[in-house]
Amino acid sequence: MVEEDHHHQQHKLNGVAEPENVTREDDDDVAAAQRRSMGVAAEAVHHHNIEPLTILPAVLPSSCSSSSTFSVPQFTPPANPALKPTNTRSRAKVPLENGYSQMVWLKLLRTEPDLAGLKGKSNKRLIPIAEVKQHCTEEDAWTVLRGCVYNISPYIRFHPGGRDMLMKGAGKDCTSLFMKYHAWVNADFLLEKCLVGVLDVPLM
Ligand code: HEM
Repeated sequence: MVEEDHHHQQHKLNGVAEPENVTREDDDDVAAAQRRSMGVAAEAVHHHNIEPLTILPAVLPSSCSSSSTFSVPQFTPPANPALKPTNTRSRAKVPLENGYSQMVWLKLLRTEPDLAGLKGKSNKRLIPIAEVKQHCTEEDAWTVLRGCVYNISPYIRFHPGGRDMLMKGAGKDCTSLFMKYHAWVNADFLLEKCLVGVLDVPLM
């Protein structure tokens, strides 16, 4: 009987109308579990002085039952094949050699003091594109990305798109290629320690 009162109290707290004439016998499993959880909740309110509102979200309203249906909006693919989404990954990533994972690269960023090969020079130096062009071999590869000049040689074996792809940007400005393949990649962070300078753009 006391338990019944607790149920009643809890229903009131939830703002849910108490179901009439419900007996334990004709309850289905969900309703029974619900009643048990409400009993626990109501007990907690009474015996442990718990704020009723803190437990309300965990209690199902009595209108919930196993037969409740939720309508999930269905995605209808575009009928016109020319309108196919273009952001699906069509190229497989190139397998990297052992020991050249992104994790290892992240560790190198923290531990290698001179990935850029600056040998004490400033990385704020203005660098003309003519100088960038001279650095186009795997052992000595520079690229320009959004106005920053990076030494990408140390990153070549770590590049998930493979060395050949990265080398397409060597000795030149790779911004448009970079944006074409993966505009979302955070190169500022990944190549932070490879910065050799800033592209000198002559004023017209
Ligand atoms: C210059 C600095 C670059 C950095 C820091 C860089 C970094 C990355 C990273 C982190 C990924 C993995 C992307 C992912 O998992 O979603 C990737 C993949 C790839 N990159 Fe680069 N990348 C650079 C330049 C380039 C260039 C110049 C090209 C093309 C000429 C290129 C072509 C690709 C391709 C084809 C993939 C694999 C496929 C894909 O993820 O869509 N990347 N690159």
